[in-house]
Amino acid sequence: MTITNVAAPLITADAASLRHADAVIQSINLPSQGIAVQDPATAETIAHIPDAGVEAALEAVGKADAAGADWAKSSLRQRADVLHAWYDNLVAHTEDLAHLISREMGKPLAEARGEVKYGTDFVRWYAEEAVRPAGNFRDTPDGGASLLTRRSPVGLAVLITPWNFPLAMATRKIAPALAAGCPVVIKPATLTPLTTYFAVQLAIEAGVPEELIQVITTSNSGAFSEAVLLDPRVRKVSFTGSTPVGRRLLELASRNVLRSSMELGGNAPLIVFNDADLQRAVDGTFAAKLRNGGQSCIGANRIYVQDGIADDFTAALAERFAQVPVGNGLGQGTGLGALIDDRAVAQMHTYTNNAVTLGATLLTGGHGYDSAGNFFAPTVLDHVTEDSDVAKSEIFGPIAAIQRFTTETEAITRANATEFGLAGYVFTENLDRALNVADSLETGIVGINQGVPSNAGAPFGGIKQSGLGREGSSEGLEEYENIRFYNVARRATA
Ligand SMILES: NC(=O)C1=CN([C@@H]2O[C@H](COP(=O)(O)OP(=O)(O)OC[C@H]3O[C@@H](n4cnc5c(N)ncnc54)[C@H](OP(=O)(O)O)[C@@H]3O)[C@@H](O)[C@H]2O)C=CC1
Ligand SMILES: O=C(O)CCCC(=O)O
Repeated sequence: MTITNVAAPLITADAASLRHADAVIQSINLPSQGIAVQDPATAETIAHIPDAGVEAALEAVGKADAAGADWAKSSLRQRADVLHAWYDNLVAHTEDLAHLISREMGKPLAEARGEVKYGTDFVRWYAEEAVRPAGNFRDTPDGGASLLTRRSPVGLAVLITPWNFPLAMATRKIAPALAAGCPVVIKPATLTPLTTYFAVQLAIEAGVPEELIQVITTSNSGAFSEAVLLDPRVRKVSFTGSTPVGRRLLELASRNVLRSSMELGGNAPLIVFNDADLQRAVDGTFAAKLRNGGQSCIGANRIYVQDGIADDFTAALAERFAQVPVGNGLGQGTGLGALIDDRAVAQMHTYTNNAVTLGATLLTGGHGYDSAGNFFAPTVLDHVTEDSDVAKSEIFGPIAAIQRFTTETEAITRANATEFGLAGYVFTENLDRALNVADSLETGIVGINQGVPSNAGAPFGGIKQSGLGREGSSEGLEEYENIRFYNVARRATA
């Protein structure tokens, strides 16, 4: 099979939506020169952002550190009130945020609205959680003393976020950091920095102390992390992105013994059993694969389908994929937007060619488009072989790679044959099977009969080489807290 592009029409951007997105960009305080930010659907430069050197990054650390002293002493109610005000301001700007996300990242407007809902939920969750600090009071087992455990802010947090969920990845880190009493330096991905700038602008408008959240963008991320993570004022690093970069950041963090949270790569198995509800399985797989154009670390990567349901399932999934309208995220009715860059499109071609060469059947898609933007068709491959690259690598794009299996034990063994352990999915109407398989999957997250398990109230995170720590829920707050105890000597007074 050779690399092909087709001349099929793509949905174009709606003019009013484009104007809306560009008006939001105009409202952000940005320089006229610096790193160019491109719209992945058109390759057009839509803004410039500062290219901060090491000196500017360390200056930002200094400013956040100074602002953090008062913030650490603020009452829990003050923090909660400020976070509630930020939440309200974000919600009031839902349409602005959604248009901006779609313009800089490529996802369809409807999905961008979903991200705004998801991303703002983290701010609301931590506004509510801020006033309920964990801690307890108990006696030592041998008597004679009492133990009082308390939480304190871990200190200045460096947050490094990816391009795939420009709002949600930022709020999932900033909100718990602020709730715990920590100042923040955030470095968004150079590919999608505008949403972070805008969301932080909305935070300041809502009353977050001006210097508490510092945004740094740079063309030299390596120099940034080498300088900032070794600075003694920094006490925490939280990263979402690729496993190789995560490993590098952990090396740097070890020198300063930083508290570290890492949300890294995935290779999610999705298992459909013969006793699954076919429609539920197709809907769930469609969502687990095509959410965010497949550009998610919890995206279904290896789809295992039991022999008895496989033909019906693959036919129904291929039909759904073939109907997805492709085009500009700001277009009317777009179901799949542009991928993040041209490297991602080239990678989808390579994966498809490799899988077909090794024996897979292409059921739909498998091609790009004659376009300046980064488009690749929704693709379904059946009978994928274990030695194919799509079975071994994180696809991060709109290719559903289906393999078949016969027994439950075989499915579990194959699902766990990876160094990654972020998410897994199981589709069956048998409750015992669902729970037994979920227990056997070596992942931090399991979707049971559903394809999008993420929620602000859930402790998102992986095991094995998918990362360390959790984001969301009360566990996500603990990532920004020190646990301390006081041992109080007791003696009888009567
Ligand atoms: N777990 C997840 O959610 C994600 C996983 N990925 C996986 O990673 C692959 C590559 O995507 P990519 O965007 O390159 O992911 P990266 O891991 O390279 O980038 C993620 C973030 O880390 C920053 N970064 C990169 N290198 C360093 C460094 N040495 N020090 C500090 N920060 C750094 C990036 O900044 P900048 O881009 O400005 O250099 C970005 O902000 C994807 O195809 C996918 O497989 C990607 C994104 C998210
Ligand atoms: O790591 C990612 O790909 C982003 C998180 C996805 C999610 O929160 O559902």
